[in-house]
Amino acid sequence: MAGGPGSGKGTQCEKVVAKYGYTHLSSGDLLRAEVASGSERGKQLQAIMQKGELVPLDTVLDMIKDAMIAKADVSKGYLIDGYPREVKQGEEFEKKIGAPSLLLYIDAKSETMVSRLMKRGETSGRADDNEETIKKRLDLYYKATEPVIAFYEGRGIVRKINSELAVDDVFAEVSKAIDALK
Ligand SMILES: Nc1ncnc2c1ncn2[C@H]1C[C@H](O)[C@@H](COP(=O)(O)OP(=O)(O)O)O1
Ligand SMILES: [Mg+2]
Repeated sequence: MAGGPGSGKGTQCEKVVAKYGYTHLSSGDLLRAEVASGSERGKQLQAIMQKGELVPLDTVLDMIKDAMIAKADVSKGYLIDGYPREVKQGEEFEKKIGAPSLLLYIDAKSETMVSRLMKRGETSGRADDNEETIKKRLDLYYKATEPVIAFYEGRGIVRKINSELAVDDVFAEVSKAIDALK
């Protein structure tokens, strides 16, 4: 699942997991868990994330791979949230793990994303939900992540979802795209 910060990926992923039972992997959550552990690697990651930058490619990919392997026995499939963030990450993912079967592109306007993130920031406790970092994350999204969508469009696996709608209406579109896989 791809989309800008605050587009609603986390919200939709939670609903997909509840309905389809896929294993949910959020690169952001994995990284934040590492930060919370207080490890040396976590401290370095926190500094990068606080600036709104992307953490090194191999770090994220290794964390995703480890998490996938840990669930390999019981998983009905994997739902990856917020990765790849740049085309190179997508290429590395295919080399080390495999090709995805569907890219759900959760699309919202930048004003919508900013206002959702500002609101989320009131309660999320996330160091990157502040006005300055939000701006940087959006810039980076348009520069680095949007090309990822074009990359997968070339493979015919992108389904664009209008995330300006209410959560349940967005989810109806998401469900349709997943059901079409079967
Ligand atoms: N369709 C929708 N309508 C209104 N608010 C939404 C929404 N989808 C998500 N939100 C809210 C929930 C969060 O407070 C905020 C960001 O959503 P999120 O799921 O955390 O986004 P992401 O994981 O893409 O950064 O917006
Ligand atoms: Mg999220």
